[in-house]
Amino acid sequence: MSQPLYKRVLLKASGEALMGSQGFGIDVTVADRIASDIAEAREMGVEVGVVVGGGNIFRGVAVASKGGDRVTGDHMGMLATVINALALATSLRKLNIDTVVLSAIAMPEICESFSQRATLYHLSLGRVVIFAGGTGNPFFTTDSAAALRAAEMGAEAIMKGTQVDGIYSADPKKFPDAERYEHLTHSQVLEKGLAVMDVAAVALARENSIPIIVFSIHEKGGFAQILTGGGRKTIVSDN
Ligand SMILES: Nc1ncnc2c1ncn2[C@@H]1O[C@H](COP(=O)(O)OP(=O)(O)O)[C@@H](O)[C@H]1O
Ligand SMILES: O=c1ccn([C@@H]2O[C@H](COP(=O)(O)OP(=O)(O)O)[C@@H](O)[C@H]2O)c(=O)[nH]1
Repeated sequence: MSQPLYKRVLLKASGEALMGSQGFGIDVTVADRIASDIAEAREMGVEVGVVVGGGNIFRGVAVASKGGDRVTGDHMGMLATVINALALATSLRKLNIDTVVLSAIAMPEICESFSQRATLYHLSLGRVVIFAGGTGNPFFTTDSAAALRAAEMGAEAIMKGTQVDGIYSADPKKFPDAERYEHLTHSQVLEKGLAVMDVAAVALARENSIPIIVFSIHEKGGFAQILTGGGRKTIVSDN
């Protein structure tokens, strides 16, 4: 097995990816596959924190666009991420991967609450830590939560596992001729307005000098490949 380039990483797992071809909710086979990719990383000795999205169930902007209250919509979106976190934890435990869910919104009957101290403790015991509830605040996204938790856990990189295999000159779903970048700086992502991750997330990663690697979460074994320096991806870093 190739040697990993990182000791500790934060995986941002797209909520939308979890629905598979269903169009809504959680496809357990997809959750199981993402869990097996995380298990591979653990087998390589990489410490893994995971932020899960919620877009497969709910996005706050959907409420606001129909004249509803954005904050309530965002609360619903954050609860959606908790549902996804529990599903992914279940898939990981089926593989005997010790996993804990830490939520930004206290719900002690369901899972532990987030704290940096709890995070470092569970990581030191070799557990996968799944961060649920985003940042705990409306008007943010789980990409921002990923940048925040990566800084708090001392991650060497944010691995954004998403629908596309990197950052392109334009949204590749709308512009099939768009070209994929191999490498960009955080500032270039912001200056060029490349919308694969929101501005707050990229700015926070830049501030803390945390590289971001964008890759496709749909590829089985893709996460392990990225961790060992292979695979199709875009690397966003300071230099
Ligand atoms: N320049 C770009 N390069 C790559 N993807 C882009 C770009 N602009 C927009 N996108 C879109 O961003 C999406 C990923 O962002 P997002 O919807 O936040 O995903 P996630 O569910 O992983 O958080 C991709 O599916 C892609 O269609
Ligand atoms: O810190 C956060 C993270 C998420 N959300 C809400 O939760 C939804 C789901 O998260 P996201 O859209 O980031 O999920 P993904 O795109 O990864 O599926 C968002 O649309 C927001 O409504 C929020 O309010 N604050």
